[in-house]
Amino acid sequence: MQEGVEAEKKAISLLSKLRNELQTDKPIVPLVEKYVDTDIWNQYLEYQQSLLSESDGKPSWYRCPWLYVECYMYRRIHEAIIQSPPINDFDVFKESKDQNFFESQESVIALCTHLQELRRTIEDLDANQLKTQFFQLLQISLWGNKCDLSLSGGESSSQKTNVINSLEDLKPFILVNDMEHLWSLLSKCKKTREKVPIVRVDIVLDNSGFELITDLVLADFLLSSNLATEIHFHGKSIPWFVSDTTIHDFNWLIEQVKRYDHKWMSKCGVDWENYIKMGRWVYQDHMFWTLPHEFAAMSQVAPDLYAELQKACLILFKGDLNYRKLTGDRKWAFSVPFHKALSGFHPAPLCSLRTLKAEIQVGLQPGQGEQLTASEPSWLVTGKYGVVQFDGPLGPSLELPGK
Ligand SMILES: O=P(O)(O)OC[C@@]1(O)O[C@H](CO)[C@@H](O)[C@@H]1O
Ligand SMILES: [Mn+2]
Repeated sequence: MQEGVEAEKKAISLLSKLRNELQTDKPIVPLVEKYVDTDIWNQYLEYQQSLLSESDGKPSWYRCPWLYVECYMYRRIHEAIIQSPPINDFDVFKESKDQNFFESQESVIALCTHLQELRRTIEDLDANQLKTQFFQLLQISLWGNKCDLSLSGGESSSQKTNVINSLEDLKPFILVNDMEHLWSLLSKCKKTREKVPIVRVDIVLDNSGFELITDLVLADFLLSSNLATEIHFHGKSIPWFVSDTTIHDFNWLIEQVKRYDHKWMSKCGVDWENYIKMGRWVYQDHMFWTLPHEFAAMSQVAPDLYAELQKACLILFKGDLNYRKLTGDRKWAFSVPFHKALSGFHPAPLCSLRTLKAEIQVGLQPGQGEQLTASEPSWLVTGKYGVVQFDGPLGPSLELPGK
């Protein structure tokens, strides 16, 4: 007991030191606690230093790129916790993540019921009907990304209405809509199943709670419709950007769904657990996802992860932070092609499902971004708009890469 109180005090004092460093623009300091990624973080700091000229002094909170310092802040929060045993396993964001799930209960029930009804008739659907259902679940997963907790400063950001009924109204807010490409790609993979029996879709997860439910529903549909045979989920290995999914969140959520006193919801939970047992759903984590590097650096920094992603037929990247890392968080012109902004990151055909919460967007029509800025200055950061943005070859009979 006493030991716990001391640990708490220590963590709190380390966290207030961190807050003070941030508020007063102190130099970024190396991580001290030995951990799997400590050396890589410290090398990255040296790299940031090398970008500055002699007269610039040391990299500090306000002078370093936002993507770097924001990631560094979450890594330092983690450092404060691992330096404070016995609470070194504590997830400071767990409570708010769980609350997000409980507050979204109604929508979760609606989604699980929708999925189970769909599954009952799925065999009888023709290709067009299947496509319509696929598009619906993609959009649900896209708008599920509105529910992150870092944007709301940890305040409640749950889903309270039945999102299925809102899809048509939300359509005008999808600025880039490449759903047809995803359908073409997966249909093509399905046709070549005799030669390549495994069709793997990887989902690079973002937030736990309601968003994760929308991702699992989509993943279930991909298996049930035979559009994929295997789904690999990629989560975070440490608490990250408040609401991001860790293995504990993933398992906890499936357990909650399974135990819930609702026929269709618990059926989902049971099915999902079985997918995991059968190896049709695989959860993976890798420290790269909680490093500050943009994804263009993945093949150098984490070649094993890059090789893993290359096994996918399609990779779905959920959320805003993943988009920032896909595009290097640079100030690209709005009309720069997505392919170009990826700066050589092409492990497999990929698609970003992201609501806009940071000042970056590429692949728009000429003038589209400027028009939005004129009519709605905050369009980039409120989460009101979204993209389903694809990059990758579609095969000889379809389109060429370069989108
Ligand atoms: O990746 P998510 O969950 O969609 O959004 C996270 C995020 O919007 O929160 C931060 C704002 O506090 C941004 O830096 C970051 O991109
Ligand atoms: Mn997030």
